[in-house]
Amino acid sequence: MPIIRVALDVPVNTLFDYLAQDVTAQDIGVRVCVPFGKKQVIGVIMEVTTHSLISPSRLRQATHVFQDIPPLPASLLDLFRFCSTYYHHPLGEVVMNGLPGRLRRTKPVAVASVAASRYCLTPAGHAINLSAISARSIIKRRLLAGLQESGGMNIEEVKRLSRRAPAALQEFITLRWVEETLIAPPLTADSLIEITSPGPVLTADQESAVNDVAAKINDFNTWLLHGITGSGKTEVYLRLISLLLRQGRQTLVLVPEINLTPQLEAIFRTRFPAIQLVSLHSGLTPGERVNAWLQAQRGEARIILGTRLAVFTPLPKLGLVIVDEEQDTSFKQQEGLRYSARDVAIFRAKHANAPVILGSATPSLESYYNAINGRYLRLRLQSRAVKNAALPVVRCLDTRSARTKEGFSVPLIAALEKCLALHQQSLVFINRRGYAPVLLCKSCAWTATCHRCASRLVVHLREKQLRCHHCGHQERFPSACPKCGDQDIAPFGHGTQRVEAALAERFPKARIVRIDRDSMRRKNAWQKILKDIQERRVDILVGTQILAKGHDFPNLSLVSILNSDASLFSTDFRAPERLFAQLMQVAGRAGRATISGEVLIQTEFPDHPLYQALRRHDYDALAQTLLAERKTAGFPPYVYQALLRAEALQIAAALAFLARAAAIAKAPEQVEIFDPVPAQMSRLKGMERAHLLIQSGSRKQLQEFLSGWRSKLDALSTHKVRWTLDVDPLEF
Ligand SMILES: Nc1ncnc2c1ncn2[C@@H]1O[C@H](COP(=O)(O)OP(=O)(O)OP(=O)(O)O)[C@@H](O)[C@H]1O
Ligand SMILES: [Zn+2]
Repeated sequence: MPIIRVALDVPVNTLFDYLAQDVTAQDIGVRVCVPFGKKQVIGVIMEVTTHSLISPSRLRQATHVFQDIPPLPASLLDLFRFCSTYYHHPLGEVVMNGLPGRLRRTKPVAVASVAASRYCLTPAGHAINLSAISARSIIKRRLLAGLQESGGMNIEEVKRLSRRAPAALQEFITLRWVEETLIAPPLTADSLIEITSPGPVLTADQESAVNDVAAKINDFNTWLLHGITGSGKTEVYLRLISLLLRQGRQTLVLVPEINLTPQLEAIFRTRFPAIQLVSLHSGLTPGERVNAWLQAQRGEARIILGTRLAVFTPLPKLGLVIVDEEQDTSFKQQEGLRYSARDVAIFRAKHANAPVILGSATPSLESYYNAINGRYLRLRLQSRAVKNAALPVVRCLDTRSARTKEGFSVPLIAALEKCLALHQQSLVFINRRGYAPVLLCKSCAWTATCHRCASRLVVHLREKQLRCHHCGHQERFPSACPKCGDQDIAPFGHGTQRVEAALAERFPKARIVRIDRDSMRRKNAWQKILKDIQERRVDILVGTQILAKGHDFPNLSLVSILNSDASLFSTDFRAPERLFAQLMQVAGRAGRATISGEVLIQTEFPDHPLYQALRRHDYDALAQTLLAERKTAGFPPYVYQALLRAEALQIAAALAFLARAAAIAKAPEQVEIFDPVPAQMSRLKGMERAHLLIQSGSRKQLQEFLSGWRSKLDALSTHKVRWTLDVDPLEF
């Protein structure tokens, strides 16, 4: 009987052997149910063979081989293998965590029920009052409420309400309360071309970028599309995608934030109305997700738009990969398999022999370095795309000399006032949510800290709470200082809520909207706000970096930046790069259309090179300076790094483990191992954290060393210590 080698979601880097009847090499990539200990678990067949190191008498039999969907394609299995090798992470975990939740259950997916239709209330349905339905018809009530709240459901979602909800749905359809709309039907390759609506005339920069890539559209190259904010990078993507559509191929588009997907999705859908586009992000229901994934696997979905996890979508006709805002740190997963979706995307493109485009106004220094040394091909867009739109004027407001009131200097208030008078929109950027970052006792200097993390609790005044932004811990706002009993405790510093309150007081008539993770929690909150901004029902936006990225607000003329100085002097060597990117991004929201823009930065360090470069919109100057510093200090991109992270209840245990790990390392000369140190965030969720930095000038040497070391680490006893390897770490 054939033997199958199965990837299982267990933290050991090995495949598991089972006997399976009638299985052939054709079944590689198929899901199987197998006994594991006393349980039945799901796995994926990675190999089919005839011999095993385990004696035949001890081999167990696979319980079930699924035939519900086609096998995972070999290219996806190769991608999983690459990630397992490069990130030194158990293959089974890589494979299983790369699959949608529905494919990880020990039962088949109901492909027949895969939602192709959406059910929405008709005007008649909307007019029905819940109370009009008998209180005993619980299911009908629930369904109606569900349809009202969601604005539309697919059959999966209906079923989740109740087993009998589909019957109620049928009844509603008969009553004409509900109508069914088909989600775009599949198309044949030839019918695609004519359906794209035309775009604007390209700018000269856009045209040459499109032509350069188009000339090599069927070859692997990594292109860095370095275009200033508002230069029309999206249009370049659209033109290239349309080329690929004509070849009947698929494009994978990765974006950093789930918030960005609806906007981009709308742009793509308008341009390619008849094309199957699926969008993959954490906001989908499990049914929607597996459905989108299967459409991609069948090659029906031609454009796959998604956040980092989408990099693991099966794409049989992959022809182009786009990573928008490639510098964004959200492409890096910070737990489990710590992969960088951008880097994995490059591997994918290479494997598919397809071009990959990394787009940004402020590329990561790694990508920039690769572009200047010729490993990547650089495309530049140097002017704004909309006719007569220019980059905003950037000025620093020196807060050493000017007094501020509730965080605002007099000139800034005046600028906001002027904007309001002109009926233009302004944006106040402060990258800290909550009311104030610190709660301070004025008599004994006590500050509120999280008992689980090495962090301060943030004041959320409206909710009368203190919250930890690292672990989510919440507690009541104390009435007196717990240390000295004094009642004179007060919020210190500013967050978005406080800025919003101050503005509301200063400009009582202005329509102010706060945009941060707290205000965005409700479903569809973002779409509603975007609409309000676009339709000019908002005067002042107050927000964190959620606002900074990629959005196009044509009526926005003033951007002001508060409290960015702290990041100038961070211990993290990547902090200046990130701050600069963030400020360039947020500054880039101003003056994108015909009205001109202005950016005001309140700072005590107006002469700092970072602000100087920002004033001149000079990314290259700053990048060169930072690269020179990195070279001297021996930091990436001049070296390659990995971290061995350890956490334990006692810091001593974590450090001791790391010391033992270092002792067995036997690193070659070209690989340097540093001493174990506590992490920058030394305590998180009740665990003490430390790490060991390993670095080398050669990626190959580092990788070879890590492979050997990883198996020795597996053999170390790790009493009460949890450890992981982080290759190309971004956080320390
Ligand atoms: N060739 C063109 N002619 C006229 N308008 C254009 C052209 N190309 C793009 N635009 C418009 O320019 C604006 C900015 O484009 P887009 O949002 O793609 O910029 P971007 O390069 O992605 O900027 P950012 O980095 O700030 O996100 C959009 O409103 C877009 O419709
Ligand atoms: Zn905490």
